[in-house]
Amino acid sequence: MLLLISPDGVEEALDCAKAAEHLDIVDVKKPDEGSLGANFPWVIREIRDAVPADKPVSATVGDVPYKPGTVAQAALGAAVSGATYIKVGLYGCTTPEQAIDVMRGVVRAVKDYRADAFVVASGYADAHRIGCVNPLALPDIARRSGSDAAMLDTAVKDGTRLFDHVPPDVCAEFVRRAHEADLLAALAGSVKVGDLGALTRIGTDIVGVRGAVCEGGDRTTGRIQPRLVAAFRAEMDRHAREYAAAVAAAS
Ligand SMILES: O=C[C@H](O)COP(=O)(O)O
Repeated sequence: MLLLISPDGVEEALDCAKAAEHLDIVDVKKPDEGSLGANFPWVIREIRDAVPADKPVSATVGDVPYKPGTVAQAALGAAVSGATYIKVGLYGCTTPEQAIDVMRGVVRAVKDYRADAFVVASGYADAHRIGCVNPLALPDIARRSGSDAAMLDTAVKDGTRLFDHVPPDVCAEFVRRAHEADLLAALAGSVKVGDLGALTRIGTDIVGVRGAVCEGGDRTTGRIQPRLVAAFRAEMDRHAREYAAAVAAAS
């Protein structure tokens, strides 16, 4: 499982750089503009320069409206600024068809510019609270649009978590559908260390966190701490080892 960490700006990205050996992807966002709030192009560029070259930089394009042209242009902006993972939060899409429309535009805009860019179609575990597409529709939306990964995060950061809205057995179905479509499955949403066992067992490819590696567990007032990133990674590795041993023992 890959670890994606979301700093809110250049200073926190420098803290991520200190913990670079423990994480896999640095994800630029602007949390005060929403769960997948987009940051400025120059911030993406500065963060790209600040983190080791072998760590991919991801950028969120925002909690986007159903405006395929606008979103495609914004996604290209993120790619031009140095992000190789482009994440789109399909906030304003109320049907799978709308979501596919948006993601097709993003895939074309980004991959015409950089063929090896990695496009992530993100829905929301708490979709019922905001009226957007159902979480289990995301793998098919990602597949039909030519995206590389399907993701879930939470839209409302009020302390409720991924598993409060989409329990582990439904997340397992999400991962199964993503893998069946040859996509990576990414899960986030106030994930805590205690969720890592379940996320490992269901085959999650990428786990995204912010709050869990911020001081006091607070994604808004706390700042990312390199020691918390290291501790989170250690727990991920422990679960991976234990799960591999259990699978080997059962076979
Ligand atoms: O992409 C991952 C998100 O930034 C997760 O943030 P969170 O763990 O605070 O919900």
